[in-house]
Parts: sequence; C-alpha cells; structure tokens
Amino acid sequence: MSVLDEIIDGVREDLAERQARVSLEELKERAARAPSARDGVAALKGDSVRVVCEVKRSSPSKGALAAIADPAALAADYEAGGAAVISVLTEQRRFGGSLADLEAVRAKVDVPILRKDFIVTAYQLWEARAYGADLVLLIVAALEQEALVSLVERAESIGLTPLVEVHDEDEVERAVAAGAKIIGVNARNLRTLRVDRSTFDRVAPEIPAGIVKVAESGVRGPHDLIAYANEGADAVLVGESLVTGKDPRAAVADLVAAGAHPALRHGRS
Ligand SMILES: O=P(O)(O)OC[C@@H](O)[C@@H](O)c1c[nH]c2ccccc12
Repeated sequence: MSVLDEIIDGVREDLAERQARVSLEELKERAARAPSARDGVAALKGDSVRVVCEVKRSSPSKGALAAIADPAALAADYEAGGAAVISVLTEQRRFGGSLADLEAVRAKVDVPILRKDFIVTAYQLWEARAYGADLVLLIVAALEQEALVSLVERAESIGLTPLVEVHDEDEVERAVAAGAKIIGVNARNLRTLRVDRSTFDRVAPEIPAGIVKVAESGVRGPHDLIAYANEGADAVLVGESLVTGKDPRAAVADLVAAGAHPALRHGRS
C-alpha cells in the first residue's frame, strides 16, 4: 500500500468519527453563519508571484517540523509578511493539524485560507466552509475521476475555490477535465514522498493558459521561487522552510519581494 493510501485510510477513520459526532445538517448551519468565502482565484493571480504560506507541524517524510503552539500567531506573521493565502493542514495523524487550527487562523487573519487535507467526501467540504476556509485542496491522485468532478462542482457550489493538485501530465488532463481553475503541481510525489523540483517545469506546460498555476513543495527561499516563476508559476506554496526558520515574517517578506520583481512578469500567462 502506498503512503498516500495509508494516509487516506487514517483520514477515513477520523472522518467517520467526526461524522458520528456532527451531522451534516449541523455543519451546514454552521457554514451558513460563516463569513462568505473570499475569492481564491483573484488572490493567486496578478502581476507579482503570489506566496501561499502553510501552517504545518509535521510531515510523513520528515516527522516533527515545528511545535506551532499558536497557529493563529504564525498565520498573522505570514499575513504581515505579505502572504496571499494561508494554507492550514488539518490532517491529524501525519501532519499534526486539526479543524481547530483552521478556526483559530480564520479568527485572526483576513487573507483567504486553504484547507489542506485529503478530501474524499462532500462532508469535508462543508467542514472546510463551516470552519472558515475559502479554498480546498483536491488531490487528483487520491480520487477517482467521478469523485473529483463531483467534489470540484460541489466545492464551487458552496463558495469554495478548489486547488486541484497534480503530479504528472495525466493528472493535469484529469484536473482540466474536472474544470479546475487553479492547478497545483506538487514536486513531492505523494506515493514515494520524494521531492523533485523539476516536476513543475515538466508538467506546467500541459496546463492550459488561463488556469492559475501553483508550484508546491521544496521552496527553500527566494531562489526557488524565482526558478518556479521563470517556469510559469503564478504562485508558490511554502511550508517546511517557513515553519523551521527563525523569522517566518521576514522569510515571507523576502519571498514576496522576490516575486514582485518586474523581470518575473514575463513568461507567466
Ligand atoms: O513543506 P514544503 O516542502 O514547503 O511543501 C508544502 C506543501 O507543498 C506540502 O505540504 C503539500 C503539498 N501537497 C500536499 C498534500 C497534502 C499534504 C501536504 C502537501
């Protein structure tokens, strides 16, 4: 069984527990009271390269990264540094996240928030909205095509912007067929957990113009952002290097400044 399959098995067990505790009706009522969703597409596309900053305590490949006692304070630092979107990992077993983290971050920042999890059912979309997310990650490798199509539609119908994650050319085709407006190319293969930064350059040319392109994983600093931008990235998604660094606010500001350099405006659609 691949790591991805193992993660999803755990996600389904935890999900079943929450579903037994909280009805879909309750979630929908809570979602109706949540502030309306911010525009995820607008946040990720513009003249400068946008920076998505992730709240991530641990990962299957590296184990514990950072304790992050106060995820909202970290998110506020990200926002002050110029983050366009904040990604909150809510998967518990491997990434140490929770919906409580999402709720805490929502209460603190104004920028759009991405719920980063392994979403396999519409119930999780309602959770995302109920706890204040504006975008949701949908991982092509984790979903049958029919499920992907219906989750993209359902997410949009409740105001969420899906960020559809791919690892190769075939998955781009599936993401496009599902109607993705934002495609994230993850340099970390979720089956092997290996990071290969050349993935973006190989896969991004298959993404049709007009779809927002996000380069995910392996960004260590401004030089990686610049490389991804030169390969056509509209945005980058950064976790580990921010949560393990000394000054996340300054690190984000450095990335944002690099992404605002006029020379990078060429080549992006
Ligand atoms: O920590 P990094 O290498 O900067 O990567 C962040 C992000 O891309 C990574 O956390 C991620 C990308 N896709 C995911 C899917 C599920 C969980 C996590 C992820």
